[in-house]
Amino acid sequence: MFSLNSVPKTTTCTHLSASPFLRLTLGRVRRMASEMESSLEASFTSSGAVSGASVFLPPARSRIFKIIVIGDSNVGKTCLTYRFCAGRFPDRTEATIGVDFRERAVEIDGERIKIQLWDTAGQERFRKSMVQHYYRNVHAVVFVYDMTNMASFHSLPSWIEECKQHLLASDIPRILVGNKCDLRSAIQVPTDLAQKFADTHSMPLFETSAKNPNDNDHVEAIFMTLAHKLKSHKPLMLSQPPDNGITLKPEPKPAMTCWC
Ligand SMILES: Nc1nc2c(ncn2[C@@H]2O[C@H](COP(=O)(O)OP(=O)(O)OP(=O)(O)O)[C@@H](O)[C@H]2O)c(=O)[nH]1
Repeated sequence: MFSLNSVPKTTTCTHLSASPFLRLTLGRVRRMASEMESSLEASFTSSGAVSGASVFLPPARSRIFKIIVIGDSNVGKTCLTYRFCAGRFPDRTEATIGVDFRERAVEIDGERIKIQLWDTAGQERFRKSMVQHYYRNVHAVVFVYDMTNMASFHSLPSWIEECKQHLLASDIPRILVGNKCDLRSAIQVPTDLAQKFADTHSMPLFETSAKNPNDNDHVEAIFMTLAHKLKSHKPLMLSQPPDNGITLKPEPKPAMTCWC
């Protein structure tokens, strides 16, 4: 069971969890992932991300951006998501089972947006039955490696391959994050090597530390940059027909999204 200092490795999403210190079975985690997906779809319905239909909208709800965080076990996915959503480094973590959800509401250009981070399990045995939930309705992907662990860097192609297999659209924003840059004397992955890899895969590279917020790229800045990019995609726009219904029209998509 969790001590009060440990990170709840099960959901931290307030509207789904009765107790943040609840230990969940994989089955329950799967059910919750489905609920999260439904709530995501509902949110986008009310905020405009549905094409074609003419609907009456409930009171305005925030747009939600679903961002999945993937990479080997122990690279610091939980700590990075916790740093962004809770504003601090967790005192203790445990291996993620299935997926954890963390959410933070931010305001960008006057619009309230919920950034929903899906902290996925790095260990194969804790993720295989959940994978399809991770990738459903995803808006952005964060690949994480541990700068002090070359093996975690070498695993990146297989994480990228997994994304491809789940048919993520090629214009879905992806970023590469090297974590634990505070451990200077233990760094194994040189920046130029990581940058080459990032360039090859057309992703921006950030080197950071979930532990020390003053090191290199700030975790806060990384996720906020991503949120700004997502917002600027403006996937759909609303127009108001005379009968007070709302017609949702897709906005023309740009031919390609540049993340460099
Ligand atoms: N020094 C340092 N340690 C970190 C940093 N981020 C995470 N850690 C440590 O790395 C270990 C693993 O962190 P987690 O966030 O649980 O890793 P994870 O990628 O979520 O692992 P799984 O849940 O198994 O996939 C923990 O002991 C953290 O305290 C960092 O920026 N600096």
